[in-house]
Amino acid sequence: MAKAIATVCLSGNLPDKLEAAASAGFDGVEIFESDLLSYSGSPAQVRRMCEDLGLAVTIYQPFRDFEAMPDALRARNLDRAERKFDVMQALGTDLVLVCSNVQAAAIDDPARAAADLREMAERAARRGLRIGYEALAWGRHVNRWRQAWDIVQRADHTALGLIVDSFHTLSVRDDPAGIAEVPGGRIFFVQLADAPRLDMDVLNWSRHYRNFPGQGDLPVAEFTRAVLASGYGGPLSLEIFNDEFRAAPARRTARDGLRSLVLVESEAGAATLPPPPRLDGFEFLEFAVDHTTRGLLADFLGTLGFRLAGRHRSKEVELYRQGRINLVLNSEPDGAAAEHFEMHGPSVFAMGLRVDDAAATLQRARALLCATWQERLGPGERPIPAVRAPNGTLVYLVQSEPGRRSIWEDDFELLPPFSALGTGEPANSDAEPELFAIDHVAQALAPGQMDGFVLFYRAVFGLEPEPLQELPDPQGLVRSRAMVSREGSVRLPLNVSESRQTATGRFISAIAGAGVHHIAFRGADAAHAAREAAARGAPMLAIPENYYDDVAARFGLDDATLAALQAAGLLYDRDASGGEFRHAYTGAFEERFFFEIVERDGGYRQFGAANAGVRMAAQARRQARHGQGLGAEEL
Ligand SMILES: O=C(O)c1ccc(O)c(O)c1
Ligand SMILES: [Mg+2]
Repeated sequence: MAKAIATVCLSGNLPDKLEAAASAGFDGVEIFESDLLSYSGSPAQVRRMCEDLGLAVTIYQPFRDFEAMPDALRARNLDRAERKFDVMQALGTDLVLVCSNVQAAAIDDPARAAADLREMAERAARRGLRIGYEALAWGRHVNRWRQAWDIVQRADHTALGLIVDSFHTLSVRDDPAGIAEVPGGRIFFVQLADAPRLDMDVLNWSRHYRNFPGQGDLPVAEFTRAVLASGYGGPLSLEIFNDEFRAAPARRTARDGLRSLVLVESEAGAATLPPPPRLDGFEFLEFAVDHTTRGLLADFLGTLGFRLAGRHRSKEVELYRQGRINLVLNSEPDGAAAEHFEMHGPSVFAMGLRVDDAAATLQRARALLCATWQERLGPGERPIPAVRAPNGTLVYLVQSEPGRRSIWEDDFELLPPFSALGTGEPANSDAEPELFAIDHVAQALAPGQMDGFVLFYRAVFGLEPEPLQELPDPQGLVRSRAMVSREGSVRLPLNVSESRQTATGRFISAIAGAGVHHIAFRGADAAHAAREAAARGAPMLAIPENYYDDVAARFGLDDATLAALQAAGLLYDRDASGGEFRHAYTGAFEERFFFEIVERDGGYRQFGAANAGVRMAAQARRQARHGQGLGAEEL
């Protein structure tokens, strides 16, 4: 189906918006009146610009407060309409959106509204133009799509049709199913918007918090399915009022917008995409380092029980391993890692996910407008395709093939005892590794990036967002939302903070952008793993006495349990069904990312959000001491 976007979704002046829409690949735009009024070029120039960019002007909007006004205002409103018809003709569009009247003076009379709209449609028809009528959720008397449809039917004019907007229907929990019964030709235009569920008045919710389909909590795919069942064959158009979108780079927003439409179209059954992959956890994380930081990071990982397991056959790349955890340290002087290191310093630049079908996932990613990547190969090396995440880091698609050698055997010279293991199965010198899997990988994002990352992981990998958490850092609030795969093997918390002084904000400054902020490793016995790590010199975060008083009171822990937690420096959480979480954090590597040791018992699925405040305060204390040139010992 044709895809359009309203200029109000995008930042910049009108030419910026149009160029962004065209560069993303939209077929058309909704010209918002305020964008035209504040632009210095004529409507005819806007029309030429759109023609040059290959964009159709699908609609001009909005025309407000027209129908069912007292007699004195009726003639003036019809005059006003004629003036806008002139603008439409100069713009080269035949359709205008009339949104339902919000004025206190509006008369509660559908017959009157129908008569007025009929007169407007009659005048439009004389010029070959059409009117679409949309119910705003906060319209004075008309605020449901069914009321608008009733009025359109009463007016009974071929130049008057219905416009539906998913936000106005879904925000007020109105049922979209009936839209399927409207003859498709009578629906003149369809606008799509999602939004997070917020407990606030619908007008402010609509004007500030809408987002693209797939970024919020509304059933936009179900709405779209009903619309398509009507036989509607016009464009699907995005209409997002969002404070962050107004400030974000227009091209990025436009690309996300088109990605959301491709996704919702497939979810509604109107187009087919290869399915999202079945995921089986993280196969590896790869760090971009230079020689110096490679040594420092290797030492840090050593304190957590990782050991050098192999060296790449043709590149300056080392593999560190424990259990099923593979950590790759890449100091190859050219290639994607070096490029990343130049820009960001030592940081995670790629993650490998185990997928059931790498080729299908790659195809899905491309259909969803994602850039893909293939690293240069040495002789005999295995090609592993990758998708670029919104911050430019790579997500490698690792397809395990039973009976085939692992990627590690193909590309690495493995060292004993790891070389003895054929298939990349749990491999350590100990039978029982302290840490056996990557539990979750948390990323810090700059303000305004959350929605784009949520959409990327949801669309390409089928991850689902968990509810938003608000975490108190001593220097500001951190908002956190975890993207989790259905079977729970891939967990990606995403953190955003407006403040530059929070742990999240400091990270963004340190690496000049969004990236992996912390990596959690799972073990069967977190207390043992944390104690061993500390004994090997890992810089574990100190937890205040007050925390243990509180946790004992909150969960009614017995003395022995409490003492065991405290001795290992563990934090503790328990969910409603008795699932337990024990975890401990290291200080940051080079003031950047840090590690976490976690133990999950009894089906615990979250991340210990209740303890985030204590963790961030401990990090802030450590940071302050470092700022004063004091070492960890003085903490
Ligand atoms: O917020 C508004 O006024 C407004 C205007 C036009 C629309 O199509 C809409 O959905 C909302
Ligand atoms: Mg609308």
